[in-house]
Amino acid sequence: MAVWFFIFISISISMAVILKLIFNYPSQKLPPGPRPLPIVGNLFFFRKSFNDLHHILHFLHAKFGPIITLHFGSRPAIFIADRFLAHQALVHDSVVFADRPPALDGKEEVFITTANYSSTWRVLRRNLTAEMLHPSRVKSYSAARKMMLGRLLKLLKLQSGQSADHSVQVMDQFRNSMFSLLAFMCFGEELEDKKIKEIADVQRDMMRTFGEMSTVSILPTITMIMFYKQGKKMLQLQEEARRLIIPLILNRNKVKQEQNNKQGFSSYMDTLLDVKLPEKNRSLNVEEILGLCSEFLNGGTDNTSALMLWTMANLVKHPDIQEKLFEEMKRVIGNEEKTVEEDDLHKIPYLKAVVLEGLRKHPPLRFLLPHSVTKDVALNGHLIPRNGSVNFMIGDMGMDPKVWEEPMLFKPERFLNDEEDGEGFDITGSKEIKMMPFGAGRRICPAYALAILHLEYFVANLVWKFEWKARGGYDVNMEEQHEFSVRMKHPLQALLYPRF
Ligand code: HEM
Repeated sequence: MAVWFFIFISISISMAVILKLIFNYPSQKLPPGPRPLPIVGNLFFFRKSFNDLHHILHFLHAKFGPIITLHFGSRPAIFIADRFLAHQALVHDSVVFADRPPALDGKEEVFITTANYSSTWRVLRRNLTAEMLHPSRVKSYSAARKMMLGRLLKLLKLQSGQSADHSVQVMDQFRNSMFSLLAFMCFGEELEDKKIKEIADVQRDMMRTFGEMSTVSILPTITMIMFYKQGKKMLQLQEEARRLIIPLILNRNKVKQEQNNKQGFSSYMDTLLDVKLPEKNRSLNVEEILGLCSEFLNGGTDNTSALMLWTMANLVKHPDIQEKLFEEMKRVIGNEEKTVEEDDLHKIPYLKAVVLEGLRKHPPLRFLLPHSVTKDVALNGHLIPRNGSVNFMIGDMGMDPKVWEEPMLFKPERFLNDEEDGEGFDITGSKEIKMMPFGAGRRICPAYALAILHLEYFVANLVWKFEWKARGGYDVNMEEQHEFSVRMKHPLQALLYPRF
């Protein structure tokens, strides 16, 4: 009798759990979405490839509206495609939406990008913005920018001269220049080329491996299982990064102490050696400094160089736009054989328009990094739960035909009206979000002004020094490839003719 009673109770409880899973999950208050199956949730949508994520989301948004919920494992994932809802969440309710979901493996790591909304995040972010991104600090690196640009222009001239038809594949050169510049800001010294290349290779492989897993950083439970192989490779790459970068940190620390902290010039690594974590009441350890340096190098290299390539590809595809930009620069610079200086950039509104149009049409990230809320909150009448991730679709906002006329066309002129009203285009989206390549609100990319400076300075000089043409008979192929950032599937190969 006792055994039968026990079996009866067990079956009843199991049935109740299954019925609850089928009929009651998700809670009705969550944003709408496809009905999840018990245990696997909405995983079957991604049975072919996770790279299809944004195509599938388009389809689901068309069916369920601008804010939807998908279920993967225990955490609901909310996706927001509407700019007004994004503004409400990221700007009006910025404090509540400023959190990040917990790490996949539950470990609490010390990065700015993944830190939850805490005093640790505040201290790290303030260190980066005040010590490295303050306009006076950015200016102090102008000589380094000039040096890296000079090297890039020299290399391109050499390579275009060596090839019979002047054709050059520029992707690696753009990436290397950006990486060398960021490495100089990060380590405070010019490392030898071999070392830079070793570090750059490891960082790139880490980004690629992470990119393979990143689409599903929104789907935490399964990521660890499905991407076991990539996880293992990531550990090896982290070990390699340790071997290369930790000696640099130790050496820098030694020099700093020998000079009794009196050196005039400080690198990102130097500033990190001085950071104290308030919650833990201690300085950063070597592993944490390594992680933050990697974050700095990766954040600054891939996105900026991918966007530089997209912008140049558009200028090759549209020679009339390239010519207009060159003519505008001629008006400001004259006919001299000099480089465009940083102080000249603000005098060339069309240059800013070209860079903004590149950011609108080719934002390097399809989604913001996953956000989460500090407490259960309502958005547009829906529940956004504390335990979920909130994902904002960047690409869709820049392509909204209600905001952008003929959004598929590359038309920098659309940004010139903003110049006329004297205020310029608000890339931070604080008043209104029309596009948000850098995000908006508290978690906005802290380096957006630096990134725009790098883009304007390099694009201006690339066009000033060379005429860029498509290879005879070839159109520029604008197909996309989704790695960590959206890059050109067929990297630009252009004919470069020195102008002077
Ligand atoms: C064209 C270049 C760049 C683009 C398009 C870009 C874009 C973004 C985006 C979309 C985010 C996520 C915002 C969010 O989750 O709400 C972000 C965060 C971040 N970016 Fe950038 N970024 C660029 C360059 C850089 C550079 C040059 C650095 C550093 C030198 C950098 C450092 C960071 C950091 C540390 C965060 C995390 C902020 C936080 O969580 O508080 N980025 N960036």
